[in-house]
Amino acid sequence: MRGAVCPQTLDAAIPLPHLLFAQKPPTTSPPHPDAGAGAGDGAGRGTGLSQEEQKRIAAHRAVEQVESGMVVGLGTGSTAAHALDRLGELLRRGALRDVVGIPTSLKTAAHAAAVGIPLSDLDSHPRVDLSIDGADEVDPSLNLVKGRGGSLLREKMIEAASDRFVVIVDDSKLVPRLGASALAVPVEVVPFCHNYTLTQLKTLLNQQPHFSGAKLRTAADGSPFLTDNSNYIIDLYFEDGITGDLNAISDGILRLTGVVEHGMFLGIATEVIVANKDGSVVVLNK
Ligand SMILES: O=C[C@H](O)[C@H](O)[C@H](O)COP(=O)(O)O
Repeated sequence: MRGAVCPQTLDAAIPLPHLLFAQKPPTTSPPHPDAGAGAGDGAGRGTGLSQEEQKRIAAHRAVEQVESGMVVGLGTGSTAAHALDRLGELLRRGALRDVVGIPTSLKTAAHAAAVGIPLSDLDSHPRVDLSIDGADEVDPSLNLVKGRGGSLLREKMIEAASDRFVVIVDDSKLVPRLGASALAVPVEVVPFCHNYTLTQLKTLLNQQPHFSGAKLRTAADGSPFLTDNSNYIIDLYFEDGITGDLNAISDGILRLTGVVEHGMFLGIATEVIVANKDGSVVVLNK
């Protein structure tokens, strides 16, 4: 379907181009009562909700899909944190029982334990019923960029092992192409000779028309940022997003020996829950 239209033309004309490409029709829910009546944009939509509130709304909607007895992949980041809080609350109230969480980071494991979610791992639970996680970018085909928090490897392992992967985002995460936010597309690399790997990545991606650079991620003190797996992150940047065959680009990156994994999640998400500023929710299905 995508080949028949010019995405750039559509982007200019349609505020949510994602609605054109999702394989099933999106479902929508009405604006949230707290969204601020009267603060609308002229199209009947309020503008009163903070981004944090949007994240909470998307997260709570996703947690509605959790059933007692499920094995649930627990995402990482500020949006997923709302899902952890909600899941913990439902377990404490007895509304859900016998849920096992598979955390995608050490931080998520600590948070989940603090709110009372029993934890396990993929070794003990290799099949996950449902994962819930945020994303940094979502493209019209429900491909994602993840890992700006550094958790991409464990996230991808767990989310790819899930029967369903529900992504929760506020509408600022929607992009016409991966990389189009001009923010980082992360790649996890082994520390050994990471400058060599960085050069290899640059050489590979110089073929990309919009590639604008690659940089080792650093912590606040200037030392290399360390993932939960004691690896480094190299952040890739694109001025206007990644063009061409994403799977071929993914394969090219993964063929570089020092690369462990990258933050493009291609074809893994089964559903994306988008919370808008007016509190309405759009559900995009694969
Ligand atoms: O490594 C971080 C994860 O991929 C997050 O899911 C992603 O960065 C989105 O995080 P947030 O919900 O805080 O925007």
